[in-house]
Amino acid sequence: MSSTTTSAAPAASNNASSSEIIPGSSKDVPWYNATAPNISAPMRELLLNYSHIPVDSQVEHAVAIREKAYAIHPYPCLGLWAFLRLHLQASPLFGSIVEELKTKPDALFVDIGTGLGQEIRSLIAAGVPVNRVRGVELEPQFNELGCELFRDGEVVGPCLLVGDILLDEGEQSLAHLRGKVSIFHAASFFHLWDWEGQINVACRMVDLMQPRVGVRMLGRQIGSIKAQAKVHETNKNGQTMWKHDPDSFAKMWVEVGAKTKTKWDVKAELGKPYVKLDERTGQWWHDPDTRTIIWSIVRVE
Ligand SMILES: C[S@@+](CC[C@H](N)C(=O)[O-])C[C@H]1O[C@@H](n2cnc3c(N)ncnc32)[C@H](O)[C@@H]1O
Repeated sequence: MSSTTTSAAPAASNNASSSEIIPGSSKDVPWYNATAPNISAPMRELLLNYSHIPVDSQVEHAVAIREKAYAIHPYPCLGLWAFLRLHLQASPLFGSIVEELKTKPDALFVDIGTGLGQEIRSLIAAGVPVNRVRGVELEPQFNELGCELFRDGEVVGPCLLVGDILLDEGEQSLAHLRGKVSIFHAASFFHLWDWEGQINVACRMVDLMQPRVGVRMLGRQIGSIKAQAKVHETNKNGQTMWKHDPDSFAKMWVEVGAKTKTKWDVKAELGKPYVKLDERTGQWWHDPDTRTIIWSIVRVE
């Protein structure tokens, strides 16, 4: 992963909340795979050793949970079985994150837009105390389904918060976390918004962090070889997503830094081409420039 400088131009403003996208829950879409999942070895191990679900019933279990979750909101990460992958555990930063959460008394890891919460389970399975971890979800039923998936509601349930990163006040506001977060994780999250929306979300995340050098964030989302605004393929309302390249991602953090009086060292890199097979047509889905963008940032001022 390499440090980046900046240059791309931002898209036009569009501040609609992700909760407004994807009305309906059609399965007749490229991002719904009807074929049973091929569960990766790390997830199989987690489901076996942490959730005590025998290997030969894991697929059936995952299929049942995915169907319930997709009926609530048909996100591609559900349709494409992406929630069965453990990216955080595979990150080179995983060891230092586990260490910080185990040893620093004020450390707090927040997975924003946690979905079914697979990444926080990998931390807990690695020995991180549950009270050092929070999963935040806009959709309360995803928190419940995560507990059903991992069979750990009694232990992890209290760490799963219903909240909206966009809200300053009210029941779903995250104001109670202000100044407390030392590590933010955000997977398949920033791409829910356009450029302006992402700046807004990023500023709100900074506001929730401990006000000191050394706090960090990491994550991944849909990006592109060349940064661009794109209408959400999954959205019927014409909302756009901003697909970053590493330069535009770094530029965003310069802008967020100016607004929040902070400065961030940004590392970002593009992953492999993000091509997915549309099972209905046998065609590849997503334009050929699409990539995952994988990033981590540390506050330096
Ligand atoms: C595409 S999913 C990704 C889920 C998970 N991070 C993963 O990688 O599997 C995005 C998640 O963000 C949640 N979300 C959307 N808008 C949100 C908001 N304003 N505040 C908190 N969570 C939000 C959605 O409910 C959804 O579960």
